[in-house]
Amino acid sequence: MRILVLGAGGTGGYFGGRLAQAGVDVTFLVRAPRAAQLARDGLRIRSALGDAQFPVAHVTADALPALAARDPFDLVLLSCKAYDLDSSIDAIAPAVGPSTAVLPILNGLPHYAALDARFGADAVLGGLCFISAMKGGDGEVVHLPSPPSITFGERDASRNGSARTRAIEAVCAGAPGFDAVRSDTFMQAAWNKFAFLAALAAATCLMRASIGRIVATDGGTAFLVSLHEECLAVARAEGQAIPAEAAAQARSLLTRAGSTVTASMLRDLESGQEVEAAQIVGDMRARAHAAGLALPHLDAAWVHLQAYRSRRDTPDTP
Ligand SMILES: NC(=O)C1=CN([C@@H]2O[C@H](COP(=O)(O)OP(=O)(O)OC[C@H]3O[C@@H](n4cnc5c(N)ncnc54)[C@H](OP(=O)(O)O)[C@@H]3O)[C@@H](O)[C@H]2O)C=CC1
Ligand SMILES: CC(C)(CO)C(=O)C(=O)O
Repeated sequence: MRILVLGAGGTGGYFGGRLAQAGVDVTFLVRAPRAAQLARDGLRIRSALGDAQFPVAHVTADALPALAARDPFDLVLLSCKAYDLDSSIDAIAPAVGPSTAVLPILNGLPHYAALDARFGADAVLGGLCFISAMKGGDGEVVHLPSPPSITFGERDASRNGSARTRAIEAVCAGAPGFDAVRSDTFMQAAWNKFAFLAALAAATCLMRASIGRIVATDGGTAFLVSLHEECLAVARAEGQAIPAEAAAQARSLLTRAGSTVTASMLRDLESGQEVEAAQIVGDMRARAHAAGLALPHLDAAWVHLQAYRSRRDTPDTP
């Protein structure tokens, strides 16, 4: 299987790197500064599951059409941030031929509409990942303690067990450092993660603190439980009720004393970067309002994230 990975950041660098390490035919589609880093240092991964540094194939958007025409790609793994989706779709387009599958691993749900519109729904698989990872300033991909996994599947259940999802399962099975789960109920898996993540991102960004620190406050656990309940109510209203077992597991992670877990959105916010607020917390809140649900905790988090973005875009003058 020939794979193009858009982005060699936290997720793309980690999962694409682990596949390349296993000898899978992986090419990274990157922008010029990242291309220079990869040419100079190779891909560097720092992880408790095994450090690695090795040369990787990479290409920039200008050279992609010729490369894809010469040697087409079977799979495009899309690992950009949601706010880079439009430029990323333009960048991968020359590599998406009639039998190429696109596997996004972004957080949130709105990217599916944009991908379907550009490539056709049949080309686009469902994908999500669990990991805590980031690209350091020197280009190193740093995996923070957390079990990495990718879940993928057909979004149209009538295509379950397709040759392409079985082929992805087979290539991932040989790669070190992550689990790969082929799901026959992908949209349920996507909602399970969305409901958990929206609560996690809303809480940890609003409080600028890990789960453990929030739990340790007077009222912290009740706040987290209410926020999670709000997200579960939206899932029910959307006809995607979170099964009891998944809800209980999420609740346990969201209320665990001493937990150092935060959302990747908090890391982005604290480093002054753009955040995927609209696509996660904003989208959850918009769905709630469309369903006539009142979600005061999510509303507060959304206002907070908009205020962050406003100050970031237009800093206060002294
Ligand atoms: N990091 C984490 O722990 C987790 C992240 N996620 C989700 O995964 C998704 C990706 O996040 P993450 O990997 O952290 O993001 P990063 O910012 O670390 O990596 C994204 C990469 O995409 C590249 N990129 C963006 N636009 C283009 C383009 N047009 N052409 C080429 N490259 C491009 C960026 O390149 P450049 O370096 O040039 O800017 C960047 O390196 C997000 O939706 C996030 O929410 C999900 C679970 C955990
Ligand atoms: C759920 C979690 C925390 C880990 O994958 C995540 O998706 C994120 O931090 O963005």
